[in-house]
Amino acid sequence: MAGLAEQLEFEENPVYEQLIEDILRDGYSVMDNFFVAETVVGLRADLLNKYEEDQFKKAAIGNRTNEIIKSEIRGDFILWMDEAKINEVQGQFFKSINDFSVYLNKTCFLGILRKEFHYAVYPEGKFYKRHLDTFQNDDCRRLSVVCYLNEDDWLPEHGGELVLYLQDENGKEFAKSIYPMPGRTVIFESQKIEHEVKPANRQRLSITGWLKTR
Ligand SMILES: O=C(O)CCC(=O)C(=O)O
Ligand SMILES: [Fe+2]
Repeated sequence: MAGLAEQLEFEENPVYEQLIEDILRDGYSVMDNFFVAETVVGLRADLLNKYEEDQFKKAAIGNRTNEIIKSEIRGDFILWMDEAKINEVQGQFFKSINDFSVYLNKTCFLGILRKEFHYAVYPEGKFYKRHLDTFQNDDCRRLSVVCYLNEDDWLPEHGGELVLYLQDENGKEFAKSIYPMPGRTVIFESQKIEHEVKPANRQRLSITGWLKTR
């Protein structure tokens, strides 16, 4: 029978190790190579297809059974993904997410058992005011994951930055802006980091989700 140590065997992955180190130190990590470029391009095409087919709906606040639409808080449109009915490119996406979750469980004992993801489109000028992801009455959310699917000619001056509200060593708050460059992936602690999405001067595309316990 395999010993306990063997059950925890894994091959060290430098990208995941960097992510974990960042999250333990700062509560967040920004990666430009978490998903391969082909997956990002495929997801963008899939998102735009489904958006054109009118499959998105206005995002609400509150949990999934108690939804209220408040445009003064968030103005994006979303489409939840169903892992049971995914296509090829969504499959590539979930394979990376699942690999990473297994790695986290083996190396950090995070106990990630569930996940949920949606595509998001922020039309020009739309935003999401400062919030904590657990305010959606979901305290099982451990890590928030956002991957930007913007067009390749996206520039920082197009706006749409994600602003994380962090604390320095003296407990003083400071803001960290992260620009939604295509393929960039941001992972942060859902229960700790308040954040907001600033308006962009063109349509802003992403895939967002949560790795959850229990
Ligand atoms: O798109 C982003 O940068 C963050 C989105 C977000 O905060 C959310 O959907 O809860
Ligand atoms: Fe959020």
